[in-house]
Amino acid sequence: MLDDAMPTIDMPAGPGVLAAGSILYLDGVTVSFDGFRALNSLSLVLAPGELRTIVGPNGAGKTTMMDVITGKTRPDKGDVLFDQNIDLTRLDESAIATLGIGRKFQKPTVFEHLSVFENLELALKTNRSTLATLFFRLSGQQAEQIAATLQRVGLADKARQQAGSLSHGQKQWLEIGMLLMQDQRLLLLDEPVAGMTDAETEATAELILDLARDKTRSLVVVEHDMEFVRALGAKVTVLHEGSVLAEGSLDAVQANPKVVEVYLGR
Ligand SMILES: Nc1ncnc2c1ncn2[C@@H]1O[C@H](COP(=O)(O)OP(=O)(O)OP(=O)(O)O)[C@@H](O)[C@H]1O
Repeated sequence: MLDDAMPTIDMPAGPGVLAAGSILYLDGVTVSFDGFRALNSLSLVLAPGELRTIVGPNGAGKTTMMDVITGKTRPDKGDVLFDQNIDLTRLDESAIATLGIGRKFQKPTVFEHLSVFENLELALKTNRSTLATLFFRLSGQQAEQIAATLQRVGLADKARQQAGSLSHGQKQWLEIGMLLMQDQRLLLLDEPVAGMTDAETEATAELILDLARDKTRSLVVVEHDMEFVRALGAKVTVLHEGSVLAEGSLDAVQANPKVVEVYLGR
């Protein structure tokens, strides 16, 4: 019973309240394929500037979650909000990309016949309208941005090299560089170190940590490689059967009996 003398506060209702201060807010997100729930009331909140790793066994729903965020898949139910109040479920893939959400798929998709520099130049252009692209001239500032990005992703000495001749790891870095050219506010990286050598994996962890230090963008990294997840040292979200099973430091989730059962019980 409420005490009559106690002052009451009118709380505004709706997802906007809980999403306050977040860059990405998923709540109760469900996706079904022919009755099978790939996502089952999934909830996840990401703070601006946060680096988050997502792990989970095959089929846990990691890719489907990325598909929902980027507008490739529409959820049956649930809230998907960007920057507190932009409803991503109402936008198509290109509108979502324009908002500043970039995705890197597991397989590198660079333009193999173009040079490393030209790939980054193209990434700048695709940020613009078609008309502006036709008359595109690289300004001094943009050339500097490309140079800084080349440096950052460790490809400064490969600027004139054909992208097709790069190693697998270097192609992945180039693609991350292409996302950086577009000033994305949220980067989704799907298994960035799959197929990399140990040295490339270490360099990628350093690159991601360097990007996270800016605090100007948030990063979501989906990864199976636990050593790499440990190197990132970020909060870990464990997905299982389309929902969050556990969340916390890597040590905490690895010690969680539910997580142990899901990973070892297979
Ligand atoms: N288009 C689709 N049609 C039917 N089922 C699908 C479709 N996409 C995904 N699924 C199913 O949904 C479940 C979740 O798949 P998802 O690819 O999101 O998992 P994942 O965690 O990314 O797995 P992995 O680590 O193997 O990439 C799987 O059982 C998958 O078979």
